[in-house]
Amino acid sequence: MTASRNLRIAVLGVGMMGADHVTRITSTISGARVAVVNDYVVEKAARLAATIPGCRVVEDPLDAIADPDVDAVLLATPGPAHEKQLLACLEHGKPVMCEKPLTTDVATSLEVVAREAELGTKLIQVGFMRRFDPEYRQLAALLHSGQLGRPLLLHCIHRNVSVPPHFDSAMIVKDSLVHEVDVTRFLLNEEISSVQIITPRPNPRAPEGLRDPQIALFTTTSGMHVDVEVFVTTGVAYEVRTEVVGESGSAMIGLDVGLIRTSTPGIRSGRITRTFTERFGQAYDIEIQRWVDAVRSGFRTGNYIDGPDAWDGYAAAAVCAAGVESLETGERVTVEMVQRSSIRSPDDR
Ligand SMILES: NC(=O)c1ccc[n+]([C@@H]2O[C@H](COP(=O)([O-])OP(=O)(O)OC[C@H]3O[C@@H](n4cnc5c(N)ncnc54)[C@H](O)[C@@H]3O)[C@@H](O)[C@H]2O)c1
Ligand SMILES: O[C@H]1[C@H](O)[C@@H](O)[C@H](O)[C@@H](O)[C@H]1O
Repeated sequence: MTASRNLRIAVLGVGMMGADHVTRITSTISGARVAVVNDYVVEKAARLAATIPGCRVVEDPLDAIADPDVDAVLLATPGPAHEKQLLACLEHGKPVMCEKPLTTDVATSLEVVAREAELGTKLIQVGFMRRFDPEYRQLAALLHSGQLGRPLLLHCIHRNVSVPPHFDSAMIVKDSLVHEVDVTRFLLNEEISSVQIITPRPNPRAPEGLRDPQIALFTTTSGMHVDVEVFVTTGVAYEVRTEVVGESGSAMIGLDVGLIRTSTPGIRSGRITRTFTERFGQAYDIEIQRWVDAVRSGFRTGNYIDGPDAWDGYAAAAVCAAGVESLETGERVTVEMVQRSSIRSPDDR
């Protein structure tokens, strides 16, 4: 493509997240347009395409990826569809923004990482949007400036109002806890070496059999401790809080919207977001704008991403796999990962 033309994006999967990204690209993002939409439910894609000038439906996702009039792909299909669609993007040399998770298991994530490395060009960015959230960036900047001293502890809270009916206990790890895995790696700049998940008495409002809430404990390679509460059926609000405790101070994000307890008089209360699209709307905007800018300049520079890469997706999958194992036994499980240096591009050989 030429530098002056808008990036032509194919959005695959136009459910909740994909439709939100289509609106974002069409109304907020500069330098790009949605040229193609695709969905397993064709009528859904057709209804959306009809609202966007110059947008077509392509019925087969692999045809949408291969389409010569598509410059880049945004994958917002469910996790199990990602592997095949990512490999197709690599085969056709198409830059791709893949909503988390990269894939739903470690082996396929590693295969994607290895295939991309064989190309010698990074084409895959993973949608860990919190890295673009202004509050998280502020926390990271403070921590990395050394003003908190060396970090010792990280405390995280991740609460959702509700989850779709198909959500099971392992999905709480792979779809929800995965964000805290990435935040931990992003803030602390090191890998997670072991995971333990314990499950207290379940919330009576949770669907039968759903082990919710869950408490995850991570240990990092340098011996730091991270604890996470994931609670996805609160029925109340979308609450994401992170606190870093360092040797010379601590800092917390996620509180500026106030605590909510509207039913009890006399308790401090305030506005709080109900959904992730509300809480992280700005993060998604920044994430997609920076990706579009990176891809457009990438056709000149060969660098098509500006954010978490396929390795970050693989590392998260490895931690989540250990988490799912721990969910079964309650024991601490060591995270099994290959060395990053073992992933070699043709230039390294
Ligand atoms: N970053 C975030 O905060 C965030 C938030 C929500 C969802 N997500 C991720 O976004 C992705 C989509 O989630 P969602 O909540 O929008 O799901 P969704 O179920 O609302 O939408 C998925 C859409 O993909 C379609 N689809 C299913 N299989 C397909 C296939 N093989 N090819 C093409 N289309 C297919 C479905 O018909 C549906 O319209 C998931 O990977 C999810 O983890 C990320
Ligand atoms: O897919 C969603 C999304 O990733 C949200 O950011 C997270 O809070 C939810 O728990 C998860 O189900």
